[in-house]
Amino acid sequence: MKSEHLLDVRPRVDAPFPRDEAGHLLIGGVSAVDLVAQFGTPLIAYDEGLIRDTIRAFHRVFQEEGVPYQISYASKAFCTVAMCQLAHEEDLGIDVVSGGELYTALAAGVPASKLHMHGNNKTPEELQYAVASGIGAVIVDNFDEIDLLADILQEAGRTVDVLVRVAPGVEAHTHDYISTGQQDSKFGFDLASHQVAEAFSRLKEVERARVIGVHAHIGSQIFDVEGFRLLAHRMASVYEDGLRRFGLPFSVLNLGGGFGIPYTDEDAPPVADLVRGVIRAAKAAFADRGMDVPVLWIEPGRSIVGPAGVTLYRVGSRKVIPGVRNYVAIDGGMTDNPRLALYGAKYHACYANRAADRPDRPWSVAGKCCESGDMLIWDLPLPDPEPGDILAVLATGAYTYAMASHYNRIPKPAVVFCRDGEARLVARRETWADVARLDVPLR
Ligand SMILES: Cc1ncc(COP(=O)(O)O)c(C=O)c1O
Ligand SMILES: N[C@@H](CCCC[NH3+])C(=O)O
Repeated sequence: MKSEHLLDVRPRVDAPFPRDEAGHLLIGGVSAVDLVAQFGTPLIAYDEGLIRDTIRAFHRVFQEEGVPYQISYASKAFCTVAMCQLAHEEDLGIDVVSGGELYTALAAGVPASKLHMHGNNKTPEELQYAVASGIGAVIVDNFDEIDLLADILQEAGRTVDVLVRVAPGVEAHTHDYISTGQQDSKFGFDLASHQVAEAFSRLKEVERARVIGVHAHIGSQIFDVEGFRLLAHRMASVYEDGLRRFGLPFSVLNLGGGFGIPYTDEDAPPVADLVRGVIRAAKAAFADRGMDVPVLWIEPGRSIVGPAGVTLYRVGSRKVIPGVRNYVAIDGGMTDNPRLALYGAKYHACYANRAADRPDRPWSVAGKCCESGDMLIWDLPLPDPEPGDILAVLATGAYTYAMASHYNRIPKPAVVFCRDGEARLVARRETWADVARLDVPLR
């Protein structure tokens, strides 16, 4: 069966969902009802073809724009061995921010040289692990890290490529918690107070650190190219300073990730257009200085996996409060998707076992945790539910499984990749025993 991408229908709440003759939602050409019969609920199902197509579109844009580049997948968005393998197969580097993400990418067989590591408080163990594995680059975030890295490199007798993370003072129009480029941020060297220049001069003294360039990331879920334009101009100036005034062996400018995706009815440009806008902004910023654009790195996460993921839940109970609200409860919630609780995120949904049905009235989708804030959706027009219906929450591929918790000792869902009518399990469902496996009994 040919797969029809969910991306094309999601932004329009009234658009038809891809479905088979029985009216069952299709994900990568696989019936969601069959998926649930085989793998249970909750289940995160990815349209693998859509992930690959998105990555290929990004490569195409860079090639069309004719700039040297590297795209890395920000694995924080969804980090499993299979996803790292897919990213590697599609010629992406991988951005990791912890020992656990580094371990996963290496376990996936991705060469360490294709990885780079972020983090505002990398532990000595994480930095040692990164250096010992031969990581492609460390993005140095603060002065304490410079000292720590210098010691670790000395002790290991190794050399590493380094990018300097800059806090550029660029405000992104997004939720406060996912905005990172503003001056008042825990990430990076503050540009306004000359910390970046100080970092350049200190790093120059670290013999085993080869400072190949600079990095900045203004935030996540951004639609507007304007912030990137300002960023590109600031960073071109920082780059020129490092190269010319400090004589650092620069060749890389990393402008981060953050490209926004539609969750419901946002007016989102196609993400490849946003990437093109960023590339053009970088070209213009360097042209203004009479310089060629360096090797341009980006590190998107959400835009690669977000639209391709669908979470399938089983409806259990309902509560109708006359004149107040209608609740439908599913067998997951904030433990597999904390994004409404954290950021007020909005989602679109349908019943996968009857994807053609028209909405009857607004329903609010509640999780099963012992917490009133455990909600996935408020007041979405949906068909009246029945226990046993399969609720499909769309665009849940990024920062869901990755942020899942064991609150109320709820196990994490299983994950499947679906492509051309075939489904592959890529993460097993946790069991109750898995959840208790690290406990040490008193006797
Ligand atoms: C440094 C850095 N790079 C890349 C990303 C990926 O962002 P996104 O998933 O929005 O593309 C993030 C997350 O915001 C980040 O903090
Ligand atoms: N976790 C956030 C994105 C954080 C991006 C990482 N810097 C979200 O779900 O939107």
